[in-house]
Amino acid sequence: MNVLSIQSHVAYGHVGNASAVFPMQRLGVEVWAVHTVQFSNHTGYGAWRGRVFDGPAIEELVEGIAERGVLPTCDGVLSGYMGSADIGTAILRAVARVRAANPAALYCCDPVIGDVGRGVFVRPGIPEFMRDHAVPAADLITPNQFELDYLSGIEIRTLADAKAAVAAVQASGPKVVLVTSLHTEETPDDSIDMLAGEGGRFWRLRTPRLSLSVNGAGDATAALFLVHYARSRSAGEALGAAAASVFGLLRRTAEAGAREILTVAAQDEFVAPSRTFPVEAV
Ligand SMILES: Nc1ncnc2c1ncn2[C@@H]1O[C@H](COP(=O)(O)OP(=O)(O)O)[C@@H](O)[C@H]1O
Ligand SMILES: Cc1ncc(COP(=O)(O)O)c(C=O)c1O
Ligand SMILES: [Mg+2]
Repeated sequence: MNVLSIQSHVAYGHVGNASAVFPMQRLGVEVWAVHTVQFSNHTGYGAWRGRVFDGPAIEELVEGIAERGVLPTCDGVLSGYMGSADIGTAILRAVARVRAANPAALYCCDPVIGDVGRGVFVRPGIPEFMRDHAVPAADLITPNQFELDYLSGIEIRTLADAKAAVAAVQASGPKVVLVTSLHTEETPDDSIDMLAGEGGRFWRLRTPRLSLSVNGAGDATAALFLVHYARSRSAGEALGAAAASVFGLLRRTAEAGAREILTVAAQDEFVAPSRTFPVEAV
């Protein structure tokens, strides 16, 4: 399996491609990594250095890959943190080129906009670009609860609200939705839910809430979900596999008290998660 992964990169730590690429490789996937930004570290530190690339820079790399004649062998495109709307347009052009070469390829868009604690952390114009262009073009999306609220225009309080919000975004295009870090009125305080929706069916998975707050977990989640979905063609199965790996990764990170997720030290969790959780039809 070959995945074109177009997202941010950091030199130090693990968000964006620095979180997503290695788990996919560990699962035997060839990853063609194109970086939308190259920063010293993730923006959660409040300070960072580095550059945001631009649309032409992304298109140039995709053109070079196309010149190798390999686009027909591309099974999926994964996008995340975009940097600018101009980069977003280049990503959607790449998706169109891949689909023209391989109509079966899947586009998984992680609509990185913000989260509940921090609010919006991307540049102006990106939230609208995600909602109006990227999400409608995707086959799979992996918003967190904050992002799903924004994309659907529904303020999610209950599981029923979450299902309605998933259905609302599905109506705009994506067949499969994975909601991460979901906390509804039905979620116990010591727990965290994920909800997957496909074809009018929904699956929920609940794990303990770990006492840590890290960046990059969502990027690894989207990558793992895409790979497992591409292999199983089942949102429920992909949910179970991705969530177990991410939980194992974060449990190890919490135990170590690390500021960055332990993508390398906890790599066995991507292949053989130490703990699995029931996937419940809801
Ligand atoms: N404190 C936590 N305890 C347990 N699992 C967590 C925790 N934080 C994140 N996760 C897991 O990682 C997944 C993705 O992280 P999330 O924070 O939702 O992504 P993002 O960084 O995109 O907002 C969540 O759905 C959850 O399964
Ligand atoms: C450069 C960059 N990419 C991606 C992300 C997304 O990380 P997360 O998986 O926590 O949403 C962040 C968040 O801080 C970031 O700074
Ligand atoms: Mg995210």
